[in-house]
Amino acid sequence: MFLYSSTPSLCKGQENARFSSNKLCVRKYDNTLFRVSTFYGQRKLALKSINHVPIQMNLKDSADEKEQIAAEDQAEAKQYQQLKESPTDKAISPTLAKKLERLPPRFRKYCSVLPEDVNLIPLGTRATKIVCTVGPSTCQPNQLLRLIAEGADVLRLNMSHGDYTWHQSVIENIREIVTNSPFVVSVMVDIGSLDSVRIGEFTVEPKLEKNQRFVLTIRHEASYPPFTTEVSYDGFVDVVSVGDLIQIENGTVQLLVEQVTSTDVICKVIESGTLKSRSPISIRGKSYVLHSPSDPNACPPYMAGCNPNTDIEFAIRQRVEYIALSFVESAEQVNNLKSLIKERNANIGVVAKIESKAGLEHLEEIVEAADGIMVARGDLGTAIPYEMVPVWQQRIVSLCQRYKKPCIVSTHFLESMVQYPTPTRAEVTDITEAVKQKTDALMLTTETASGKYPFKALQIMHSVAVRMEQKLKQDPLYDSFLHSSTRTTTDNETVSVATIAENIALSATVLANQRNAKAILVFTQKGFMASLVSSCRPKVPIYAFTATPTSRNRLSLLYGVRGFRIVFSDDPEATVQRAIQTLFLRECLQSGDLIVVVADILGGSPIISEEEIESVFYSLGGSKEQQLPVSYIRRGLRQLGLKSSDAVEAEWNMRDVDLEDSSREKIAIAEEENISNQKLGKQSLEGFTLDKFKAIVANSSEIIHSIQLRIV
Ligand SMILES: Nc1ncnc2c1ncn2[C@@H]1O[C@H](COP(=O)(O)OP(=O)(O)O)[C@@H](O)[C@H]1O
Ligand SMILES: C=C(OP(=O)(O)O)C(=O)O
Repeated sequence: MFLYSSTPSLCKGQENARFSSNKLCVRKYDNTLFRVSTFYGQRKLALKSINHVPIQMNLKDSADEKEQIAAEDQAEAKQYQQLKESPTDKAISPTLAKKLERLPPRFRKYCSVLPEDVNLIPLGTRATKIVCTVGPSTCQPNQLLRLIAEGADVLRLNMSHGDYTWHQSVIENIREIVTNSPFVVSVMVDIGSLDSVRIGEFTVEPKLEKNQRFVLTIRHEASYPPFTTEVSYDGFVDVVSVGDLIQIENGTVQLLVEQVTSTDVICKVIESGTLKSRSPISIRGKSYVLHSPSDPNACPPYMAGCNPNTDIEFAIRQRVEYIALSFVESAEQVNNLKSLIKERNANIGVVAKIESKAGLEHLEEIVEAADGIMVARGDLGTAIPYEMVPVWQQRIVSLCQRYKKPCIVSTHFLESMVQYPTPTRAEVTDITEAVKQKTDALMLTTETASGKYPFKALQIMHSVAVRMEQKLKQDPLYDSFLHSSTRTTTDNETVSVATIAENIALSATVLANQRNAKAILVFTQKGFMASLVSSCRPKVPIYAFTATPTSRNRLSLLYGVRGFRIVFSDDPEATVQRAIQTLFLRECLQSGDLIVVVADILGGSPIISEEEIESVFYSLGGSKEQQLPVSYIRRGLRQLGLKSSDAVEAEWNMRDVDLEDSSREKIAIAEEENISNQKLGKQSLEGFTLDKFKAIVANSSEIIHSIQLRIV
């Protein structure tokens, strides 16, 4: 057992994992508390504790919530009428009260804890999204609320820091904020790779001067002499050789290896700087091979280095919107994680972090496989020469746009603001460059995780991005790229569906831009159509209406999209009217505004021949003997351009069956929790015969894609 003192700035309740191979460590908190944590790599204790972590229930998608939402909407409309008479809660300052007036009345009380100088961002102000990393500077509920209110679109949690208890409590707080406030945010859990070796913990962060000695050791002790730190990988001394260049703090601090003993690596400082606890450490031109494939604990098939029973399972159980995977080197790693997510009946996007040479070599296949990409410039800058980082940033952003996948550019945007309240002019320019490239999102790391000015950094990133976007939109050639042809895929089914959808997205964008519309409204079940419109980078905000919180939250990462949850009514016009009403309430629209609406309308009953129906049924693998599962029946309906009516779905138990569907996800969570799923709706375990398929087709309606130009 070892005793360590904790960093005072860490949040209460945060138990930090720390290096000490196979050893149990005790950490001291606030001079009184002792907490147990364990070695990063092994995570054995953490593995045990995860079993005790209550599963985060995401029951907000439940079918019977329809009624609740309808009631909430009614209450909101009523409160809106009363707005002028009693604008705000009397207890709060007039300045804050004035700001809160912009929010729907039912959320004002909850938001009254915000500080008076809060910078509430009107909806639709900024298209480029901002990802903020949460850490000691921003993890308290009020800090999280402020971050979200001031425009953070995605909150990232880095599993390389903190433990499950801390991460879980942050996620629960974020969920509570989203439920009780009008703000929408996605949670992204960043899975550190064990390929990322880290230095130890410091009570006082050491400042290294040029030419001084610094020792890296694999001895794991209670304390170390000055200018010595442990490394998290015991094989470090075998990988490193005299003459190697070691990079810490994303390469800002550089050490030249002068001597290697059986436990220590003695170095000379080449580039000076201050070291932070648990910073990643790399050796230029070398990579660590951390595990032998025969070690069953170490090397799961879907990613090198991460224990499937810990970080990934934790993220999946928390039903976060995105998992970011570090050091992705192939599409296979992404696909394997996606399969695992699917196996767990979850609906989580996989963001592949590009931060290694191998990642760049397999870039295109990774982009194609992933749901999003992160240009992790910190680690990338240690894997390739500095001057190549901007070149690759541009290439990766463009490639993502070609594949219509969201792209996050990350790290060092406002690094000086970790210490100082104003940015350097070069940093401001770096933000504008990424905005010009029309990347989906920019990411703050240390600035918001442990910096001194997290909210100011967010405000500056916001205002710089908004200013640049305004400038770009004045360019007459802004949307000239829209006239180039769209991408197709090799998968036949996708081609035909995607081509129509892509063309619709394109036309809606051209129409909105040319006619100076106020917004594009998209009705989308899983967010696909909204992502296509987003990829056209329209000049106006995209308001996407979707049925589930999961899809709504996920849209937060996409350029220009703001998601809303709505109950889809059987009458499409009623759904559109509800959406318009919501936008009036949120002051996104005013009477007389021109809008573009992208929606599917249901037409009449189709005239489809028996032969056509049979041919689709057989092409999906069905036969007289072979029945088909419901997901194939849905696919068949899509191929015929149809949507089954609600009555038919109920009659044949077609609801809650699609794995991707969030209501299915809800059943899976309920099952894990041993909650009876009767209330939630049963899935049909029976297969569908050709006769049943024919009956469903007969009771289905034709889907007509529509773009409407409307004055509200
Ligand atoms: N949960 C956390 N607890 C403590 N510190 C954190 C946490 N998350 C981030 N940080 C701090 O912010 C810095 C930048 O965050 P990030 O880029 O996510 O980490 P890293 O570069 O260490 O992988 C980290 O090096 C660490 O000092
Ligand atoms: C975002 C990055 O990754 P991490 O913070 O996990 O080191 C980066 O390297 O830029």
